Amino acid sequence: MMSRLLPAVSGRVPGVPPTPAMARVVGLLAHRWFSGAFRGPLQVIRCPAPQLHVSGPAMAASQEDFAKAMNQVKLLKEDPGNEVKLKLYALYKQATEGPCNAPKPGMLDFILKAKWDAWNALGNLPKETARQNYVDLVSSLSASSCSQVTPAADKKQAESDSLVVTSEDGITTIRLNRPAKKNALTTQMYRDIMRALEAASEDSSRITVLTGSGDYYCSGNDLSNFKDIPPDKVEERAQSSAVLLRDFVDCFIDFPKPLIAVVNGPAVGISVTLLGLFDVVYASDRATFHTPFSHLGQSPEGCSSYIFPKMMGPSKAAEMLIFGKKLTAREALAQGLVTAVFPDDTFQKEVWARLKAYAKLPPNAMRIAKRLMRHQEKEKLHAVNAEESRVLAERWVSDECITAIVAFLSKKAKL
Ligand SMILES: CCCCC/C=C/C(=O)SCCNC(=O)CCNC(=O)[C@H](O)C(C)(C)COP(=O)(O)OP(=O)(O)OC[C@H]1O[C@@H](n2cnc3c(N)ncnc32)[C@H](O)[C@@H]1OP(=O)(O)O
Repeated sequence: MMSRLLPAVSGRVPGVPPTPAMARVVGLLAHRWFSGAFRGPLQVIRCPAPQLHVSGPAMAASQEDFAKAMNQVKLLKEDPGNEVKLKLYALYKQATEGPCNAPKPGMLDFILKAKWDAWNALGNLPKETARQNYVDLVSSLSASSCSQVTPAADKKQAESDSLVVTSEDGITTIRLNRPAKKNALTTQMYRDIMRALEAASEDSSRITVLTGSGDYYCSGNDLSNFKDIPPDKVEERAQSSAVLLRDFVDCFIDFPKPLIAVVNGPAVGISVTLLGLFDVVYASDRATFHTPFSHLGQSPEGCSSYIFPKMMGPSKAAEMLIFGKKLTAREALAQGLVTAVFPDDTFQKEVWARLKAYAKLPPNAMRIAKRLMRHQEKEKLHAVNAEESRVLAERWVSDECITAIVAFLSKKAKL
């Protein structure tokens, strides 16, 4: 595709070498055009992606993604070059107006002709596919543009008491950091993780890791989140928590880069269910995987009610999600929930060596592979997440749940 566009940019007739004079004129005009001196429809050109030839509405980006991509183009740190700008222009026109029906400009009108050729070359490419390709191209440009940030500026992105976010060697690491509370997730931590994921999706890192500090990976939702709610606010709090949960899980569903869980120890509740939305899960042989939802009068979340039965079969999923069976790391590996298990004493060394090597791979190729693997299911996952969140809001105000939480908070019960 790139080479098919080259003649359009140079103003050449394919197969006929340009004369030096023609090349000079084209170069000058192209410079004016692309440097903004040209006032015309190109001013609205926004970056796109190489033609991926992934077609059909199933791959279509939303209007919102498209609008975001148009804004992203303005933030590019590097000029993407004329060839790419032509692609962006063509895809923008195709996405917004459909196939090129404009009259062909004259041979000497080099710039208009280059633009026309680029647009016309898209033929009958559906608007939705053009939109998706535009979004992909912008995303690939943003990634490579971002990766030129200086390492020093890139090293540390955020730090708070309960969440530590660092970025190094192409890896953004989001570390749960409440070891004294087994890394239980407070309401603030859900919000901070969402923010960290959003930042990681746009920073220069190539892969993103979630892990825990201390002996636990995470003990799930902090049950103190349910403390001190005035009786007349219980329903309202359940509804707002359901919205938080839905938004939180949506961030994982939509996360565009490879996402890796480094499960350093036991995992409970939502920290287990979310694993189905990670691309790779590495576990220490000390890790366990526990989803005691029925014990707590609650119900599964994190899209596990859909992903787990598909992943491990309905009856193994039922043992976990209905009966709260705790899996060892090896059992979780056998069920496909975990990618690989490492001895605890070499866990960190082996995992990080592997991740550092992965983080050297071309970022766009990794993102595209992830999108291709995940895209078909996205809509379904959002629907599952919305339904699970709605049902949980009902469970949180049920007698079964309130009794279980009171028992834990009054230290009468533990898992
Ligand atoms: C808005 C989004 C909602 C998302 C919905 C999510 C649902 C879930 O995640 S359900 C799962 C909820 N998690 C639990 O039920 C776990 C509760 N914790 C325990 O059962 C135990 O603490 C343990 C098995 C995880 C660890 O036991 P142990 O090794 O004996 O350690 P301690 O119990 O002494 O824990 C140390 C310290 O940490 C506190 N803590 C641990 N987990 C939680 C938690 N999930 N919520 C609140 N607090 C937790 C524990 O109470 C101890 O505190 P101190 O007594 O003050 O030292």
